[in-house]
Amino acid sequence: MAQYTRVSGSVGLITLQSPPVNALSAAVRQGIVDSMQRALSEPEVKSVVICGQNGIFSGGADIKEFGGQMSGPPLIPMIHAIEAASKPVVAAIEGIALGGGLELALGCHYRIAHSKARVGLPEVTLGLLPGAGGSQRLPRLIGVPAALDLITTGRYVTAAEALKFGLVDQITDHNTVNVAVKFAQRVAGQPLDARRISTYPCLCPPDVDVLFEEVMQRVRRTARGAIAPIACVQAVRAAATLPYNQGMERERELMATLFTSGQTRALQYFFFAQRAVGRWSMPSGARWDTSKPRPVHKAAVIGLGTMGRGITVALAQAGFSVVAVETQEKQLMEAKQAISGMLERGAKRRGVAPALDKINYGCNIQSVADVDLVIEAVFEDMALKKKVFQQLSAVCKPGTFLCSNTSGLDIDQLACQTRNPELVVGMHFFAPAHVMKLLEVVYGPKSSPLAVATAMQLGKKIGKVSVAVGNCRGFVGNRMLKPYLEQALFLLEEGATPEFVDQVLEEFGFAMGVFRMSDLSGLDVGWKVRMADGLAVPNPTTGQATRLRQGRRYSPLGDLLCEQGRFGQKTGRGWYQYNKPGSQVAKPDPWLHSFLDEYRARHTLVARRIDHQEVLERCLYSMINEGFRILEDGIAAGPEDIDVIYVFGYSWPRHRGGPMFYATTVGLNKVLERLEHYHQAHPDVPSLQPCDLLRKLVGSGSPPIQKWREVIKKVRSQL
Ligand SMILES: C/C=C(\C)C(=O)SCCNC(=O)CCNC(=O)[C@H](O)C(C)(C)COP(=O)(O)OP(=O)(O)OC[C@H]1O[C@@H](n2cnc3c(N)ncnc32)[C@H](O)[C@@H]1OP(=O)(O)O
Repeated sequence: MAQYTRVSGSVGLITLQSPPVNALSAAVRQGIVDSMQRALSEPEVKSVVICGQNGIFSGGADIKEFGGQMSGPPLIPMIHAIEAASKPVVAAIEGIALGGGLELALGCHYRIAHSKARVGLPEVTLGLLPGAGGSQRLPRLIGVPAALDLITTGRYVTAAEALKFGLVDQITDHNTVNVAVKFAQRVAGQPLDARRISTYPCLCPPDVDVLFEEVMQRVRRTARGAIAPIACVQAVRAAATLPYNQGMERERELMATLFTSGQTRALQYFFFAQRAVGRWSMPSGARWDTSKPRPVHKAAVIGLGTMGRGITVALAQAGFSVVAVETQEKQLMEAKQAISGMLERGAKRRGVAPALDKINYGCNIQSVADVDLVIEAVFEDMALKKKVFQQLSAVCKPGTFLCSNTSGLDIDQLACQTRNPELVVGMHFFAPAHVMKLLEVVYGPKSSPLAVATAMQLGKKIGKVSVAVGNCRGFVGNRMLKPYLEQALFLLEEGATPEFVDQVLEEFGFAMGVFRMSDLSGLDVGWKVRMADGLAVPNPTTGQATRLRQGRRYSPLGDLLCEQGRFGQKTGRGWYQYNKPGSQVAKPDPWLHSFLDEYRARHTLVARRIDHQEVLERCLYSMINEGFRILEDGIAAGPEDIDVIYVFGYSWPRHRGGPMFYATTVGLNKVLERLEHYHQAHPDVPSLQPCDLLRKLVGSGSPPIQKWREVIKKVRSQL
């Protein structure tokens, strides 16, 4: 709703009231319309101020209302009526003015912002465009190039930047509403014609066509199939080339297309999924709202390889004191230099001082004695990690949380090495750890809610999207990657090429196909794991047995490449060839094609034509199937956890919502039917056998994803 009061005798004050972010719900819109009518009809009122309660102007349209029956006054005519008002209307912007919130402010005749306020049009991130006149008013106010930047990226700007653009008229460090009221008194009675943005000509640079072409090309390149950024460019182009009313008509048409697209539904789901993962729970019943974290002031990182360096930078940049330990003197010096460089570059980008003094380096594990939390980031070797955990347990003060950055080893085994296994959790960062947003917080059977809450809060403080997951081989992300990689290899055996498989996955929206990604991560990483598991055996006997290991189909293709020293980008050869070791430009490799031909001939495999659909279905549905198993096993509490992990950690295209949401868009019955089909064709591939939970969901009528938790609860209670 909105509250109307009269202040200072002659100013009508409209306060938006819809906690927590004053979203423009039907009730708020109705409140604004009613309040404006009152303000315009009261002769004592000479001007109007619009503000939001609790120091927040507005977070924009109420996303919860999207997709439902539209009720209450629509936004566009409401904003038009404000702009057309005969008395000056001033927006008092505190906190945030985003999306429809900023569009409302653009309909006002003046905008006063607090110096700490941030404004932006993030609709593109929800698969939409600023469809309440924002795409037409913003370019008229701040010019086409700046408007294109804000609208196509959805980025927020500070009040200072907004002032520079001319987006706001004044900024203040004082009480914004008081300043706005005084301002409104001053401008009462002044002519308003020059204050109505919709009447402004659109400021275009002379080479505007070239600009639109360049922006469109960039947007198409980076959108990975998302349609909203393209529609945003088209809408701004309409502002630049058409009179206002026709531009609004174009905005409406483009919006109608976006609004009914699956992409906006996926992105809206993902918006709420990101928030849902913060409300974590454990199978024991422990939850985010009943488990208090303990403050962490000083942390330590053990092992300063690529991951340890990134973690150290992330902690120091967030203001934590860090003890960074590397036992080899030479490696320690190299790491120190690398970390300082990373901090300096990051600080330069953000215009702040580098946090070099936050880090103390040492080559002795004793130096972590007084820290509150340790993150172990040594090599992925269980024996080594166990030794480190034993040492940490002996050295650290009582109550220190001991965390491992393992990407999939058993957290419980590490916990067992310590005096206080309840203080042990996994903190699985993704490379580069100071850049990638994802953190898997892994609880073992002995981990306490206190340890999980503390790791989750630390993750938040260092800017990560943290997802709490259970302990199993590979946790959530890498466990689901296994069947995906496996299917990709089987497809090569059956006739596909790495470049074809990658092309299909990249067209789907992944930043990189599975083979390019493997080349980047290094093929030797998985090879070592498979050797430790007894799967990769050097020079096995030829024949059928090599493709059937531990009772299931196995492809040794990756192992054979590693045996040739082809580890991917770092060696200049892998699934692709590169100009030199370390180069990132992948080129198809004729050697690999001959190698695949010979391999197939050796195993009497006949290459067949594999189409796009089969690549997608086998790679993605096997991965999704594993996701259902993870839910069934209670490793992830809900589908949102899996989807957030895949979007932030594995470059799953956000506009497809994540693998579990994608399954709902395909139709759970279709996913089930295709898995059954492929499992029948490949009975020796267990990952293609449909999971019981998937069958149960289909059996209960494929409920919407928001209802899965109820079905999962029922399934688990029957176990
Ligand atoms: C056409 C389309 C038009 C005209 C639009 O306006 S589309 C909406 C454009 N606005 C946005 O995209 C802003 C979305 N919100 C945010 O970016 C952030 O929530 C925030 C910056 C406003 C606040 O961030 P923060 O302080 O970290 O808090 P949370 O993100 O956790 O949010 C708190 C709860 O508020 C809910 N919320 C936030 N914005 C909206 C909204 N626009 N509509 C409905 N609900 C919103 C959010 O979901 C949180 O609630 P819970 O999910 O935790 O219950």
